[in-house]
Amino acid sequence: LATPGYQVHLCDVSEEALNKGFAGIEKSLARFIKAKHLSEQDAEDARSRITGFTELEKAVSDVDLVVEAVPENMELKKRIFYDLDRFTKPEVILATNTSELSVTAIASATKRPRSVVGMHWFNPPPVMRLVEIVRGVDTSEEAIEVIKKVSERAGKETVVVKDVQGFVTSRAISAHMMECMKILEEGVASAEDIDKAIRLGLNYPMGPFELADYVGLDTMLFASEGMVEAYGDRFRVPQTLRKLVEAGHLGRKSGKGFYDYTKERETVSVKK
Ligand SMILES: NC(=O)c1ccc[n+]([C@@H]2O[C@H](COP(=O)([O-])OP(=O)(O)OC[C@H]3O[C@@H](n4cnc5c(N)ncnc54)[C@H](O)[C@@H]3O)[C@@H](O)[C@H]2O)c1
Repeated sequence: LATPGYQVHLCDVSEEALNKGFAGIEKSLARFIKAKHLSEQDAEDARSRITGFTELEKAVSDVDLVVEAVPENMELKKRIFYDLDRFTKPEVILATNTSELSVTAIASATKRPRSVVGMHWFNPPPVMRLVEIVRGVDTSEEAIEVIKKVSERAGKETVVVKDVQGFVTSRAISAHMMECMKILEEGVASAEDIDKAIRLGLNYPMGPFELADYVGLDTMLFASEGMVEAYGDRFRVPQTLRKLVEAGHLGRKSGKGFYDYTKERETVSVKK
């Protein structure tokens, strides 16, 4: 949001977490400069528009829009929205980047459910072209329009969807990944070959196991549990995924998932 010209207040829980965020931004800007999609000056301007905060009240007291992106936990999101409602001006739109939680439930923690809306970005956000806008039960047309305008200024396309479990994108990707894990368990092909088939045959940028390791297997498991609750057993995770999570193999972040990142990339044995 800083690149297209917005003044951004970046708020996290500690200086350390904030620095991690700034380091991520630096890495991203450097990639854009290297690819000649951004000049040094544009990058410097974007940097100068971002101010870091570790106190939520200070961060949001004079902003016009909040985009919350704390971990995917309903209790935490509700606590944050309760505070955002108290700390921001009454007309401020409060958006959540949740991937599958109920925007309506998050909005219930505030006295302004009309101004609470889903603004679902995709990873990596500077590159991915979509923002999925989620209309909660009470979300106003005005809130949707604001998010559309901000997203468009950031160069994104938008879709507006209803507030159902997983919206469009997380529900679709969950179904795809579950089915690919079942294909793996049936021994139809190796993880590498399923990834290769999906990448080259279906033209997806990543295969399902590369993507699962990238997103985090614990996150995948959590998402599946929400989907089972809403849509039944067809979203139940295959044992393979549950066992990897139980073993602490959470994907790239733990060094091992469907693949082993501690050596040359190697598939972890997941044969039945
Ligand atoms: N990772 C993805 O690919 C992706 C894609 C789309 C949407 N999302 C959604 O974005 C949200 C964040 O996901 P993530 O993967 O970036 O999580 P993450 O755990 O990597 O990052 C969360 C950040 O929030 C900070 N945080 C925690 N508590 C906070 C608080 N009380 N106040 C301020 N900051 C706090 C953490 O320090 C951390 O920097 C989730 O709702 C997730 O579903 C993630």
